Formats: sequence, structure tokens, C-alpha cells
Amino acid sequence: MADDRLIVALDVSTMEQMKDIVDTLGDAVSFYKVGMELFYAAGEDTVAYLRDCGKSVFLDLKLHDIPNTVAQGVKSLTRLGANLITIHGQGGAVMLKAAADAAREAAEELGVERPKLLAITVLTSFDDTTWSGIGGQLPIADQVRRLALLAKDAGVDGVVASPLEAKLIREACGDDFLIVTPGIRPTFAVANDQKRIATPSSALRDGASRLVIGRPITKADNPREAVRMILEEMEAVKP
Ligand SMILES: O=C(O)c1cc(=O)[nH]c(=O)n1[C@@H]1O[C@H](COP(=O)(O)O)[C@@H](O)[C@H]1O
Repeated sequence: MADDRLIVALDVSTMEQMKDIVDTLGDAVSFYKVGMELFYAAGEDTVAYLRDCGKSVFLDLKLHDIPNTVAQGVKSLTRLGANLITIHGQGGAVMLKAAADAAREAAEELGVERPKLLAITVLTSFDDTTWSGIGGQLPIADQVRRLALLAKDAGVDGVVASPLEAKLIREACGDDFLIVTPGIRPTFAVANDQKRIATPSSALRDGASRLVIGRPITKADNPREAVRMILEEMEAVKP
């Protein structure tokens, strides 16, 4: 059976490819992520399709702009009925609060369930070298903690971070804060462009609420078997 702590990233560019993955994985997966590749190519029908299939949806468009633009963007996306939406923590306190207020107000106006907002901290593809290359001053872990606290204070529901930072975020932000971790690599998978990675069980043990996993499943020779192995590993760490 599905474990809704697992979110499979649908990083494909057509509805057909998306449907193929959803069909193949069947009841084993209940939560999917639609990111920019799929959304820009196939639009909001992707979200509607997943909802019609009874799946939960993480709409990952990483909004990052001035506060008013992000607030209006969040308002437009709230209409689609996704469960989770991403905005960039580096947009700062005013932008984060504007987004949180917009989600609440739009959901009330539309009479739909409020999407939970997640702030992106430091992308899992950064390591110390690429981080200092963009002028990052604090160590990555300190920057992640800082953005997590900023997001929490602004009324944002949680963050996206590497599993390597899950523990420090849990300690800093408490039990109710959502910690969603991509950069998950089961021992059978390769890292690809991910730098700050951990296994599913290690991420959960360190306090991750949900895991985002894409290529180790969708590019596997046998995606169903990849999911089975991941769920078995997750099962050992109870929610
Ligand atoms: O926001 C995200 O989901 C995200 C944030 C981050 O820091 N790192 C990261 O990999 N992601 C997303 O998580 C997914 C990871 O996919 P795989 O590397 O194929 O497992 C991709 O869709 C990324 O866009």
C-alpha cells in the first residue's frame, strides 16, 4: 500500500508520459509532484488529472519575485487545488508573509482547501563550492536554519531542504513544521546532479515529513520494483 510520506517527482514533459508513470505505479503511490518541466509543457490539466485519480499533488513552481507578484501568483495557483505549493525562502520575510496571507485569503474566497506553502531553502544541488560561488556567506546548514525560521515566523507551513538538514530544522522549528526533502538516494540509485543526499530511512529518522524522489523511480528499469524497495525501507521508520 501507498505511504503518503513518499512523493514521486513527475519530471517529464507530456501528459502521456505522466499518465504512464501514474498507471505503472498504481496504488503504490498516492502523492505526486508536478514541477516546472511538466507544468510549463502541459499546464494545469496535469493537476486536474492527478486529482481525478485521487492523488495528492505537490505543485512545485518555486515562486520568487516581489511580494505582490508572488502573492497574486499563489492566489492563481490556489484555484488548482494542489496540496503543496513552493515559494523561495530567499524572497524574504515580506514576500513569505504575503504568500501565506494570499493562500489563506484565496482559499476562503474560493471555498477550497488551503494549499500548504513550502519555502525552498538551499537547493539540494548546491555543495560548498557552488554555494560560495554565488556569494553564500554562512555555511549551508546555517543558511537553511535561518530561512526555515524566517518561513515559520512568516506563517509558511514548512520548507524544502536537503535530508542532511532535516534534523537541525526539526530542532529549530518544532514538530508541526513540514520538512520535505528531495535529494533522496536509495543505495541502489546514482546521485545525478544532487549533492546533499541521504537515503530514505536516514531522512525520515532525521525528521523529514515527506520525501521527494524522482529519477531513482521514474528512470529505473523497473519503477514498480524501485517503489517497492523504497516503501520497504520507509516502513522501518514509523511516522
Ligand atoms: O523543490 C523541490 O522539489 C526541489 C528542491 C531541491 O532543493 N532539490 C530538488 O531536487 N527539488 C526537486 O526534487 C526533485 C528531485 O528529483 P530527483 O533528483 O530525480 O530525485 C526534482 O523535481 C527537483 O526539482
